Amino acid sequence: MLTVYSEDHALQDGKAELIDGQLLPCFEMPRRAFLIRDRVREVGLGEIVPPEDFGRAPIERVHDPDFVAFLAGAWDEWAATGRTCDALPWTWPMRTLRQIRPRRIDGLMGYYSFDAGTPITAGTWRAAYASAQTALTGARLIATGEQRAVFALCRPPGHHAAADLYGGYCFLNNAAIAAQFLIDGGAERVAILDVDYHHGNGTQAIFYDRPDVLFLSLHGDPAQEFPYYLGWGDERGAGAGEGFNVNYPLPWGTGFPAWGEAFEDACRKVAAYAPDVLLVSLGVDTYKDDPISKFRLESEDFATYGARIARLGLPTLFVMEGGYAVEQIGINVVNVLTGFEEAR
Ligand SMILES: NCCCNCCCCCS
Ligand SMILES: [Zn+2]
Repeated sequence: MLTVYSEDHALQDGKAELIDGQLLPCFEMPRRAFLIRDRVREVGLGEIVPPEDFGRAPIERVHDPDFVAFLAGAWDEWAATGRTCDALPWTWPMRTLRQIRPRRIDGLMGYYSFDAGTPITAGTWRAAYASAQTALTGARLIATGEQRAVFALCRPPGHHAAADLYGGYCFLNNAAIAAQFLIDGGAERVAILDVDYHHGNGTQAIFYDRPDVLFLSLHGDPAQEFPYYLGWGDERGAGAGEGFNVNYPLPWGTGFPAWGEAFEDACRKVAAYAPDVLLVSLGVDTYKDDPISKFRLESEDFATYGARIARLGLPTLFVMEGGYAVEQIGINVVNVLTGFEEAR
């Protein structure tokens, strides 16, 4: 399996995120992608190629141009105020407040984000842009038929980012951008299967009223888990998209037996939808030792579900999302991919 990977991910190296009432070192760190890359090499998964550059247009097919312009210029606006530390929001337009776009960078960050865990740094825009190009390159390789399965080693992740919203360590929704690129290239149906521990609120929101992209997500129950405010079981899509959004909220402590049952149901729904391409938002924070997550998958479970994905027999693009048990991340990610390869 070919891997698409950009060294530019390392330009996103936040110093701190607000978590548990403190500013702590970022869990979403460059070492994550380095260890995944190293493991890809170690097992000989296949060639590793840099992304092509598709420009901003495919990004703006998913994200609002004003939001993209904000992300591209945010660090410069922050630095122009004389601050050198990472840029974090600290106030948001919640209930009773109006959604009028402010001018001041501090107001803009709150306007466009939903958490204080996603620092904007000097390198954020270049890293996020390269991450989107990484997913687009994987999508192109699948669309042209050059590859049947590709691993887009994206960092920063994307599934929490919506059309004009960043957060959850995500700025641009790599999987959504890739899905839209495939649709624009002639695909009639694309399925996105989000196996990250956290609900892909951004991906859901982007495609919620559309039947041409089926979104399915297994994740920590929003009653007890980030992102809290989306991901409930009754969210089934809206308008023409009714029935094309499937959430599987699962309780803290969920292990592979229960997780696998939901996963099997999701796979059957994907098969019934018969997409031209399957995208997998591959987060491995479902792992039992993940520091910020509460499921209990073992490393071998990742190989098991990778094989199940292969048995769908679909052109498949794996898009890297979360996973914060850093020392084990390479093993767990590549287990999915080798499990897939061995079952093809
Ligand atoms: N106390 C846990 C805070 C988690 N903060 C955001 C997590 C984003 C995961 C992206 S896959
Ligand atoms: Zn996650």
